[in-house]
Amino acid sequence: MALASGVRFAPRALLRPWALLRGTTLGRTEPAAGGGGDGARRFGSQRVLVEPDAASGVAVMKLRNPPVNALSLELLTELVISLEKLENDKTFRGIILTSDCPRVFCAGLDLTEICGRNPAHCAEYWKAMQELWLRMYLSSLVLVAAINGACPAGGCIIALSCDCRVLADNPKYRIGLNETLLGIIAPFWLKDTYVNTIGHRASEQALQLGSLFPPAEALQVGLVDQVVPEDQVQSTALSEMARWLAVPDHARQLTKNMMRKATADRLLRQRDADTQNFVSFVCRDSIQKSLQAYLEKLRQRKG
Ligand SMILES: CCCCCCCCCCC/C=C/C(=O)SCCNC(=O)CCNC(=O)[C@H](O)C(C)(C)COP(=O)(O)OP(=O)(O)OC[C@H]1O[C@@H](n2cnc3c(N)ncnc32)[C@H](O)[C@@H]1OP(=O)(O)O
Repeated sequence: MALASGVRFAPRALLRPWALLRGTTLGRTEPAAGGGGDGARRFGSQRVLVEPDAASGVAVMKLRNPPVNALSLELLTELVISLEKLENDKTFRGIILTSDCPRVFCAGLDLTEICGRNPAHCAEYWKAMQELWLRMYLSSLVLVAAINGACPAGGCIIALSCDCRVLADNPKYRIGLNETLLGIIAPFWLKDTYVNTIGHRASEQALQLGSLFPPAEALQVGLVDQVVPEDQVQSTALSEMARWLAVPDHARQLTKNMMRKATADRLLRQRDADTQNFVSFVCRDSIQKSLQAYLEKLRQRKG
């Protein structure tokens, strides 16, 4: 991912993503409803819809993995590929990330990817999670999260990897890292991302308590930058984007890199160990039991 200056952000580490896209439609381009010219053409994949606007240099990227945009291996992979595609296209300077699923921005890790799965699968899954975080956190593009639904755990991490967050003002749309309530632990790089955003003391409290913040509290603690009525989330995200794009790219990109590189490097240095920790932790019988119980609770809650 070369910057105009020649500085490189995240190394191309993972990636065999194409191999994961069995049966998906990534790369398909189709006219947007009512659209005409190039700027109105959309592309994407089964789970990530991209609506590019060439004139403004901004693409809207919509997560659409119903019912709750759980981060399945396929969704992670498709997100990385869509992001890479936009980054490699010089037309684009910014992405607005939002959800196509009603009431949920992203439910976090797809627990079915780590419940009852073998260690090799869990490792592959976690590497894909690391890869998406690295790519987003160090993206040369401006990323604005238009959070139009609940945003727990991994969903919060996706939002925190963006440069700016706009949250819809609905008490049901809570955001935070609630891992401890599931009996699991946010790894150091998620913790670092939290600390970088809301500071040490607030993170210490929120991480241990597994706090999910309603909009007003999320704003107060600094987890989000704006809370607006639901029907103004997209327009506010666009206004925020304009503010960020008013800054010359090279200066903004180098500053972003300066602010975030040390955090990303920490994971890059320990990526294999982090994967091993994750796998040995989630594959423990006790953790499998509590994840299973949590999933069961979610399923029963429905009826
Ligand atoms: C020292 C070692 C260090 C190693 C550390 C290892 C630990 C790693 C930690 C990694 C960090 C990230 C963790 C996560 O992201 S864990 C996931 C946490 N997510 C949640 O807790 C959210 C759970 N979901 C909800 O609260 C609600 O679903 C939500 C508010 C998002 C939406 O509510 P709604 O009422 O609209 O929808 P339902 O609850 O009815 O759900 C619909 C169906 O979706 C299923 N579902 C929901 N969430 C998930 C999920 N995360 N994964 C898989 N499936 C999910 C739910 O069961 C329903 O399914 P059915 O239709 O089959 O009933």
